[in-house]
Amino acid sequence: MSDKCGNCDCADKSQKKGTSYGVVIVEAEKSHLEEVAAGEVMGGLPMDQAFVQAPEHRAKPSVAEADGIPVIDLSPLFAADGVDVDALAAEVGRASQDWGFFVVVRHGVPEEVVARAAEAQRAFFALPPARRAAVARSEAAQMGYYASDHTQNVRDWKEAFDLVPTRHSLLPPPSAVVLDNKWPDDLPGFREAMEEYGEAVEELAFKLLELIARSLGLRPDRLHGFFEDHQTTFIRLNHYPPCPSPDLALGLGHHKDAGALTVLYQDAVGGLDVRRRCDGEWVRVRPIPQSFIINIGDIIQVWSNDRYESVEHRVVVNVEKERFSIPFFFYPASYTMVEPLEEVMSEESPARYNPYSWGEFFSARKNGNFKKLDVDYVQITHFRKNTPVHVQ
Ligand SMILES: O=C(O)CCC(=O)C(=O)O
Ligand SMILES: [Fe+2]
Repeated sequence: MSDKCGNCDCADKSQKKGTSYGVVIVEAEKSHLEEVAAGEVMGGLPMDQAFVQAPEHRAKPSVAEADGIPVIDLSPLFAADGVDVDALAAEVGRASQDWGFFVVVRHGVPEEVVARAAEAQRAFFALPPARRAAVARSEAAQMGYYASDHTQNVRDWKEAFDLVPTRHSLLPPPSAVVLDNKWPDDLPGFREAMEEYGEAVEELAFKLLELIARSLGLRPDRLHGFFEDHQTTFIRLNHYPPCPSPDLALGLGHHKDAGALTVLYQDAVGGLDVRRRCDGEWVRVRPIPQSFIINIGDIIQVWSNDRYESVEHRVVVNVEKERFSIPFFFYPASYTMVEPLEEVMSEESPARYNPYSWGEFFSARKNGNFKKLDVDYVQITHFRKNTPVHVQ
């Protein structure tokens, strides 16, 4: 039997063409999500079992809106001299410590740049399945379209398109992962909108990095060097179609982001839940027009030696509305060794992590995307001091 998926050229053997596990059936007029939503493929079950979350992970019908998530106005960064950037950095530091999440407004990314990217995103997901499948990602070339992601081994109710914003990267040997873009044919303005968006958001990401460095008492440009060459940053266009059973499935299962920072655009629908640090409750991030949601990723958790924590989050879907979001995953160069920064350690606070190679971590995660794993994939907890290291 071929070790390829039955629907595209990924290696997910669980995908059998034409069954309820089908993902993108090239000749079909509907995607699998559309078929499941239409109740066409489940043999009378309320939901394709691949999407069903364990009871403890399912969304409750109502969830508190997280009023407490800090909203930070970044306009002091663009003001004339004399403005107290340290006060702003302190605000970012408090938010990073207390929540691991915050919202930024007046952030300097032009409204029309975001609008053009959001419009191009909608146009892409409105293409017929065959045209989306024409730019499907594969194990060897991992940018492009897919509708078969699993988080914690349960299938997510979403489809997505990944692209690198400004450059093409090749992860170092032994990995053969190429981060090279696939652009859909005949979708005028798509590529331009994404490149323009990537450039503008990268500028914001560098400013945030600077504020985080300041908040840790470091030189403002202390972290820049990690992102100068061979950055592995990528952008993901997420589309969460309406779901017939939002009580059973999630748009995206609970997880933490592995990179340094995530800069997230979400539309007005809402559905992002964050695990509140003070009590472990899931709380919804209210959509605010012209804002970005920022979260601390695992790498900053390690660099800061646990002063800041990467926090769990998930996406809840709903029966009526589709939802769109665009995370920008700010990732360092593949050759970065991630370890607690010397300046944040002291005798009382020695290193809590062993160094790990970002390139290897990233490849292991990316390859894990193509398999339904029996074990948890690589995580920073594997590098905690006095715990065994599991990177392949
Ligand atoms: O869609 C969202 O709001 C969040 C997406 C997310 O957390 C991710 O892609 O890692
Ligand atoms: Fe995430």
